Amino acid sequence: TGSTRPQRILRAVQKNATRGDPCSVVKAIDDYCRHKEWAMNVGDEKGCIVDSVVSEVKPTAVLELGTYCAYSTVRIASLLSPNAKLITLEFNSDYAAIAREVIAWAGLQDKIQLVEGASGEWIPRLKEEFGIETFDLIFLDHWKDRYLPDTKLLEKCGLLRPGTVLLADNVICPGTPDYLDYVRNSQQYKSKFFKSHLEYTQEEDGLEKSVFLG
Ligand SMILES: O=C(NCCCOCn1ccc2cnccc21)c1cc(-c2ccc(F)cc2)cc(O)c1O
Ligand SMILES: [Mg+2]
Repeated sequence: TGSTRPQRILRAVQKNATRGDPCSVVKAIDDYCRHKEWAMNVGDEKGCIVDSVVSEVKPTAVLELGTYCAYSTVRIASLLSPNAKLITLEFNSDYAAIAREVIAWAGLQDKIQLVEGASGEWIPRLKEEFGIETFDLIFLDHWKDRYLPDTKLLEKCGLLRPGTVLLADNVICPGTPDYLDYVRNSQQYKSKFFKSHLEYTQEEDGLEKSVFLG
């Protein structure tokens, strides 16, 4: 049996990136997925928008929903301050295993906590299991039909504070219409759309940045 796409992405990182150099890991994945085979990383174009939001928010507590091969995990964590932490949640254990190797290659294992499981099960446990009060930044990049229910669950669990930023990938492609409708029409959020393209393609996509107002 052949290798999987995540395994081939990890191999490209180990071949082309320098251990302990997160930027070279990000570049190795982008080069592979642009020139060899597409994969659902946030990618370089939308990645620059993610970078600018992270740099503006300067978060010390970050939650990522959807790790995949840890491309955005590494990209975000590389911008965090020394005491900041990122928790990333991945449902698929094969993806999680590859992600751990990519995170280790980048040398970011001390900043990143990878949790395997479903958002609906884990969000209610984050405060107790990880001593989290509230998150400063949440990156939504998991099942598109879970963005809205999980946002409501995060509210219910008291994991948002006035000023918490939700940054959502793929709000155009594949699309998250119910989530967009909610954050754009709720009095509890100030929302802004960043037009971009689906990773490594010319297809329309974008990120939605929504500030929780409390
Ligand atoms: O599907 C996508 N991502 C989600 C993966 C599963 O996530 C499952 N998952 C991860 C944690 C987690 C926690 N709880 C439940 C489910 C949980 C995704 C898909 C596309 C895409 C765009 C066009 C296409 F033609 C085909 C695919 C692009 C993206 O950027 C994406 O992010
Ligand atoms: Mg995505």
